[in-house]
Amino acid sequence: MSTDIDIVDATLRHGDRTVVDRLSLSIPAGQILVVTGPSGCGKSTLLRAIAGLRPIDEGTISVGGHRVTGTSGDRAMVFQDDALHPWRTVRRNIALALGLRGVPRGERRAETDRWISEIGLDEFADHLPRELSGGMRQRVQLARGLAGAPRAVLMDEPFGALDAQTRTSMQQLLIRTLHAHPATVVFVTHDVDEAVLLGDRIVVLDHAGAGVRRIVDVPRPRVDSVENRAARDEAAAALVGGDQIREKVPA
Ligand SMILES: Nc1ncnc2c1ncn2[C@@H]1O[C@H](COP(=O)(O)OP(=O)(O)OP(=O)(O)O)[C@@H](O)[C@H]1O
Repeated sequence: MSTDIDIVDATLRHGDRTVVDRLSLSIPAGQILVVTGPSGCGKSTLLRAIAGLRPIDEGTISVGGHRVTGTSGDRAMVFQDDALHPWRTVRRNIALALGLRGVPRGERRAETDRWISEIGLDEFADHLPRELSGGMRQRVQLARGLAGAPRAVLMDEPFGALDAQTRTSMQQLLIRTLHAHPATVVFVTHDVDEAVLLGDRIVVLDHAGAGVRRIVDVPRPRVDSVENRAARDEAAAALVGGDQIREKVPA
């Protein structure tokens, strides 16, 4: 089950530097919201605030009507860097998420195996993370994040380190997996094509402290339609425009 996320006048600072300034956004349950923008604009900071991994200096962030004050099992975070337990096998990494969710021990094995099949790693179930490729490890991370049945999944450039082909197959896997296990998603990426492929809505942030540059709604279904191409061009123009503006601003 997914949940709505409400960001109201949220201000996030690092020391006395304001990175996100009175941001308001409503993310309806089940939406995939992509956040993009120039490097250092505050995408990760915002994601970490939604996850409850850092404080919200002013304003509020609520998930399912409950104010975020810390981390919670209803919000999973998936990072670009490998956050798997290196000493646990694929099976035990995923089983841990199920255990934390309270799935009884007797049911855990079968459910873990279902997830392993879903991500296509049956033959690697008893391997350690270091014995897998980067793409395989990311598949395990995705399964581990979603196996906890979170109502929201917060993804920080999860496919950023993968080669183009692996990245495409991970994007398709994410779409399929979310279809079977719906969740509200906030997905950070620098890649405009990825943003348009995955996002129902794309928020383009301006440089740090400058707010939202543009919001682009992406028409569905997820096919390469004229409308989707127009949305991609609009998002790309907003991004490229931002860099040009930044270059003109004296340091
Ligand atoms: N722990 C920290 N302490 C101090 N400043 C920080 C810290 N983390 C981030 N910042 C600063 O806050 C700003 C936003 O950082 P953040 O990582 O949120 O940006 P980002 O948009 O995710 O960047 P990128 O696309 O490069 O990953 C940056 O200027 C960064 O230097």
